[in-house]
Amino acid sequence: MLKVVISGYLGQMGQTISKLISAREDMELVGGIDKNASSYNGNIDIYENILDFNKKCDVIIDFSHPSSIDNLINYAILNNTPLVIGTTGYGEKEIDKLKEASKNIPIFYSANMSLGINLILSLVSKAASILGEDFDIEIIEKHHNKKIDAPSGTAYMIANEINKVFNNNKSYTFGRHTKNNKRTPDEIGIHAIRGGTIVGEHTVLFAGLDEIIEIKHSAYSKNVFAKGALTAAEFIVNKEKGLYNMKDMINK
Ligand SMILES: NC(=O)C1=CN([C@@H]2O[C@H](COP(=O)(O)OP(=O)(O)OC[C@H]3O[C@@H](n4cnc5c(N)ncnc54)[C@H](OP(=O)(O)O)[C@@H]3O)[C@@H](O)[C@H]2O)C=CC1
Ligand SMILES: O=C(O)C1=N[C@H](C(=O)O)C[C@H](O)C1
Repeated sequence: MLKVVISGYLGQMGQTISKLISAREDMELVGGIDKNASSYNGNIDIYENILDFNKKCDVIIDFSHPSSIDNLINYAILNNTPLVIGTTGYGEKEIDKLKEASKNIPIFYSANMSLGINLILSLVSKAASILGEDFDIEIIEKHHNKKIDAPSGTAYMIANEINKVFNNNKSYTFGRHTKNNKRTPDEIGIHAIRGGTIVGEHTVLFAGLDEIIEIKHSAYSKNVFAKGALTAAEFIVNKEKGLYNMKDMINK
């Protein structure tokens, strides 16, 4: 029985993951961590801070906010507990913290836990290498109106994957407001739209002379991310220290 703690338990992803765990016989939710723990009156042990959690757990799944990273890493290293992190909105500093911590513990990090987006990563990489410099690349992401970070972690992940094909020579242009000049070929445009309950859409546009290619992924339910997170939890518990992502899991 895999004993799981969910960080960000009271949030949308925390609740979705919790429901999937209750339906499984090989996993048990042994605790939740959330900033709003004091407002909770259900029957799960929940704490504001992971450092107050003092039972045994095999893995922590985090879908919360970048501000929780230090406590998570401190707890995980102290207790030798693997981490699955789906939180987005990290800057370079936080990514460096994950890399450093992964010298001590196994950490699985992906800004998108769906299988489909990970196929998209291969497809955009292939498209960029075939289409080359002659096509302008724009990424458009759409999410619900509760999302805090913009652009999405997935949009960055897609842009970074494309940029690798061009030896990281492309710069990122976020929206075009106030930019009263022509687009240059060395840009990847990234645009964020927020509204209603859109679960998550990512479109990559390759616009060339008289032809356009669009590669698009739409998530219709948060279950696709939650399922991926649970598969990642099963994957990471038996791993050596290190930083893992969806490619490692899919190609295992
Ligand atoms: N990798 C992936 O596949 C996916 C990633 N995500 C990412 O996961 C994260 C959570 O998404 P979602 O569930 O929609 O967001 P929610 O805001 O619904 O949930 C986050 C929860 O964490 C709480 N929280 C905030 N800061 C802390 C903290 N420092 N310690 C503990 N709890 C905290 C929030 O409280 P409060 O509301 O008061 O701030 C909230 O209850 C986001 O970064 C999102 O982009 C989402 C879906 C898929
Ligand atoms: O906040 C969300 O909801 C999502 N966030 C992730 C991101 O920022 O890429 C992944 C997914 O699209 C849903």
